[in-house]
Formats: sequence, C-alpha cells, structure tokens
Amino acid sequence: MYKETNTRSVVKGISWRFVATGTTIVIVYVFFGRLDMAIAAGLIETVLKVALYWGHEKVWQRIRFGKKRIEPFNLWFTGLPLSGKTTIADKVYDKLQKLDIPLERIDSKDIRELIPNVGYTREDRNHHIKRIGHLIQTLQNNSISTVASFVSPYRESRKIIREMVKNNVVVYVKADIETCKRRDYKGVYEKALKGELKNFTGISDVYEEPQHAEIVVDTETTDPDEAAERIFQYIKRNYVK
Ligand SMILES: Nc1ncnc2c1ncn2[C@@H]1O[C@H](COP(=O)(O)OS(=O)(=O)O)[C@@H](OP(=O)(O)O)[C@H]1O
Ligand SMILES: Nc1ncnc2c1ncn2[C@@H]1O[C@H](COP(=O)(O)OP(=O)(O)O)[C@@H](O)[C@H]1O
Repeated sequence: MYKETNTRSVVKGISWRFVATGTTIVIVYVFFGRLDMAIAAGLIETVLKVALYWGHEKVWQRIRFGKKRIEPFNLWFTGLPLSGKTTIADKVYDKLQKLDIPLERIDSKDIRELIPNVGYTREDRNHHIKRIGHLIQTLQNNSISTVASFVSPYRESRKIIREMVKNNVVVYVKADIETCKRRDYKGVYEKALKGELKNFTGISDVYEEPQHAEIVVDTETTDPDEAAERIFQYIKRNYVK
C-alpha cells in the first residue's frame, strides 16, 4: 500500500497547472488571435483556480455522499487434508485481487512455518485457530479482507472464528477420505497410515463436518475453476457491491 506524500501532491498540482493553463492560453489565442490576452487569461485562471480548487476540495471532504465504506470479509476454507482448500482458495484470491480491495491470503502452511511448535492435539489446534482469529481481527480493523485455509476440523474452533471476525463466510471443501488419499502429493496420508503422524484428521482424529457453511464445494463433481468462480460471485454479490 502506498501513501501519497505532500511532495508528490505539490508536484502533481504544478504539472496539472501547466496542462490546464497551457490549454486556456491556446484556446484564447485560437479564438481571439491575441497572445497578450491569452497569457493574461492564463495567469488570472492560475491564481483563481488554485484558490477555488482548494475550497472545492475542502467542501467535498465534509460531504459523505457517494463514499463507500469497505466492509471486510473473511473467507474461511475448511476440509480434510488434501481436499483442495489451498488450490481453490488460491484461485479465489487471484480473482478477488482484480477487484482492487485490500486483501490478505492466510494458509496453514505459512502460519505453521511461522509458529513451528504448534501440534495437532485438540487443545493445540483450538489455540492455533484462536491465534488466526486474532490475526484476522487485526487485519479487519484495517479494512483488510482475508482468504484463509485451515483444516479446522472441530466445530468449536470454527465457532471461535465466527464469533471473533466480521462477515465470516465458511467454505466447506468436501472430498471423501479415499479421494484425499489419492490426491496425497504431500505424502501425509501415507505417513499417517504408518502411524508416523499422530492425531491425523480423517485417519486417527475426527473431522466434524460443518453444518452451517455458507458454501459447500463438492470437489468430486466441481473442478477448481468452477468452484473458485462460484465463491468469487458469492463475495461480489454480498460484500463488494
Ligand atoms: N495430525 C495432523 N492432522 C492434520 N493435518 C496434519 C497433521 N499433521 C500434519 N498435517 C498437515 O498440516 C496441515 C494442517 O494444518 P492446519 O493448520 O490447517 O490444521 S488445523 O486447522 O490446526 O487443524 C495439513 O495440510 P493441508 O493438506 O494443507 O490441509 C496436513 O498436511
Ligand atoms: N475438484 C478439485 N478441487 C480442488 N483440488 C482438486 C480437485 N481435483 C483434484 N484436485 C487436486 O487435489 C490436490 C489438493 O491439494 P491442496 O489444494 O493442497 O489441498 P489442501 O489445501 O486441502 O490440503 C491438488 O493437487 C489439486 O490439484
């Protein structure tokens, strides 16, 4: 994000005066054929319009008409490991970026790299999700919307998110366990089945299906592009009018 500095505003103002005054001088000269009149009109216009523009801006700053407040939302992708959360969330994020709204992408892999000592017990996961909730809250306080993807297998942790953040949109990325195993490019199911990963969601720990998800994507019948477009349209319809 960039902030317009005073120097930039002044330089922009001066460059615009050259364009505007130059135009006035040319117009007066073309119509009346008198260079002295043209230059006089240009000079008078410069002084008058600088003052008028300043006043005009001041008045408009007080008028709220036509100003749109950006309401941040949180897209929360949940589902079994390898169900397709990251694939779809990344696509939605790319689409949303084109709307030119303040936006952040939060994925479990980035957060768990940042805080490496968080485990997968129920207590650890709930604590982890609560931390993410705080992060989203902070971003929302600055009008930043979020696209977050976490297994978040327990109802209670998804409830924590719903209570903590504004405009929470849960996307349940649905795939059965056999499909997820087939998609296992990370090799995590293999490790879980060998017992090398404990409390593994879908194998040795539960995934409590969301009952009130705003959007359900059945990845057995919907491809990632189709899913992303549906989610994108939902956000456009409800939050970016
Ligand atoms: N025990 C266990 N259970 C579930 N997942 C495990 C586990 N151990 C490692 N992994 C890998 O870590 C990813 C899940 O991390 P999350 O932060 O999304 O999990 S949670 O929301 O705290 O439940 C998840 O990645 P995704 O495939 O992106 O979902 C797994 O590949
Ligand atoms: N319909 C689908 N939706 C999403 N992902 C799919 C789909 N069909 C196949 N896949 C593949 O499944 C894998 C899902 O991996 P990923 O997006 O990392 O899942 P997660 O983030 O849930 O662990 C990817 O390789 C993706 O290309």
